[in-house]
Amino acid sequence: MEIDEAVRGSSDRRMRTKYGNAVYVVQRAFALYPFEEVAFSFNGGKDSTVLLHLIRAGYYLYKKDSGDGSQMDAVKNCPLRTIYFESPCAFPEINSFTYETVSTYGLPLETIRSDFKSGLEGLLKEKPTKAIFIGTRIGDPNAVGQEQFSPSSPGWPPFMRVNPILDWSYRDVWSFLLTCKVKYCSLYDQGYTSIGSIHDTVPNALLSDSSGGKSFRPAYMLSDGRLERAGRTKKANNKMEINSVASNGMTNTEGEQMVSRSASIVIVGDEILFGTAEDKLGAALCNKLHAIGWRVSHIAAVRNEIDSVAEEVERCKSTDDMAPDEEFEDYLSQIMGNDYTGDRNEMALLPEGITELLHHKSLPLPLIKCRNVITFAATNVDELEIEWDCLLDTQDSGLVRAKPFVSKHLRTALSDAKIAPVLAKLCLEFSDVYIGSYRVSRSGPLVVNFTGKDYQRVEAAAEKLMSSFEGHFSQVDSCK
Ligand SMILES: Cc1cc2nc3c(=O)[nH]c(=O)nc-3n(C[C@H](O)[C@H](O)[C@H](O)COP(=O)(O)O)c2cc1C
Ligand SMILES: Nc1ncnc2c1ncn2[C@@H]1O[C@H](COP(=O)(O)OP(=O)(O)OP(=O)(O)O)[C@@H](O)[C@H]1O
Ligand SMILES: [Mg+2]
Repeated sequence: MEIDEAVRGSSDRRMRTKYGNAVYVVQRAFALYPFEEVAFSFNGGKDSTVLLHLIRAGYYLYKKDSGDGSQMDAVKNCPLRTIYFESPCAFPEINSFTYETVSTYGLPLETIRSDFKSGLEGLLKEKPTKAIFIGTRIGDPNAVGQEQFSPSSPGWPPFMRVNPILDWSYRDVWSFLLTCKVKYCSLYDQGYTSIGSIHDTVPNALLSDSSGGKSFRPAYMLSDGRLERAGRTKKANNKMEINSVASNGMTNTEGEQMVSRSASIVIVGDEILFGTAEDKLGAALCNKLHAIGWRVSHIAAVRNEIDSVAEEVERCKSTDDMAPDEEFEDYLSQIMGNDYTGDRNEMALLPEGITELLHHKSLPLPLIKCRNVITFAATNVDELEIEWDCLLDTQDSGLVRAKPFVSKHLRTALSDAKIAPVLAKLCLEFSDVYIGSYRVSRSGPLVVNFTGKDYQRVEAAAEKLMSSFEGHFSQVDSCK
């Protein structure tokens, strides 16, 4: 079978692994469901073209494993029910490629001319359909929460969505199509990298020829797969969102200077939770954020384990699936040399479509930014210092620098109860100043902390407390 031979003969180990996993899913689906109750959702796009050939290969391997070898010539093709939702808004090139391909590979085509949901309802009424192969990949807007076998959503007709290429990246798709030398829709050679309707899709500007003309390089030349959807005009493009946040953030107007943004810190380390090591990074990072005018609203220490980290990050408002990030994998492999296995390395699992790598000449590994989550690889305060300075030095960090906070600390031997009513009044009068108190030890002095962005207000609040208790307060330190 030519696809199987092409991949197995290739020196690209990553592709062989991806291929092996995907054809395994295809074989499982054929083992689980009667062939006539399985369908393939094909639309002529690159992902569904990959899927077509994986299904052909998986079907061949399934037959080979389960039947006698003498009939193998007969399974060169896979006569799987194929559904195409044809729309008047589809590109003519997509339409013609779809029709040509089903004819080349002898696929029985069922064309549906309604929306996905009602089309599938009609299909299931007409013919029992237990499973449908779909070319969804993580990073597609509709992939969130899906696995290789995912039942259709509530409210949709009941069938199993089979997603053999869920964990494939943009580069994996092109490596496969080019290695197998299969035909794909001509639009991809004209700079289209992901194809929707004629109304929302243009060639990807990142493939525009430097000559300034209207020609574009082929889709497989897009080096950063995270920008695959940059040609989808009306739909949100994550990268653009990040950029606009970053550039808005850099306009340091007076108003913005006074706004205090808030950050959460997630420290990852089993040793901290075992009590064998003390976390110093959290405090150091609080100081650094404070110095650029940010408040820290929450610090958490979590286990060095992907689900614990994901759960905590989710709590801090970031929701996305994890996928291998190839560029980051390349860095890891350079650093780790022969120790790097390359296959499903958890360190390189990053949310696809929203991950930006922040490069800096002083850093061996780039910092990772996923929307509003920045990951430091520091294991100690010295490393954190370097990474922090590089972050501030990076244009795309999106880290808005606001007016730094100033603090003043006063010490007293008076009791909490004695000063509490005055502090309560001060809090009302100086609502722009954070006023709190703490003790270093149970019997030691009480320290009152005043923190705010306006130095004069901080001073005024502290003065007022001192004058309320003449001679009972002394200053601990002051920073401007
Ligand atoms: C065969 C098939 C099954 C689908 N099943 C579901 C489903 O169970 N739940 C759902 O929310 N969307 C389902 N969809 C819709 C897709 O999630 C998505 O909206 C569609 O592929 C269009 O993607 P696009 O908006 O990126 O073009 C299905 C689509 C197809 C073609
Ligand atoms: N009109 C359609 N008819 C049949 N299946 C479809 C249709 N639109 C989407 N699908 C299914 O959903 C999958 C994901 O669609 P998506 O548009 O992300 O991928 P693609 O069209 O294969 O490639 P590209 O990302 O380059 O457009 C397809 O691979 C296909 O299985
Ligand atoms: Mg498409």
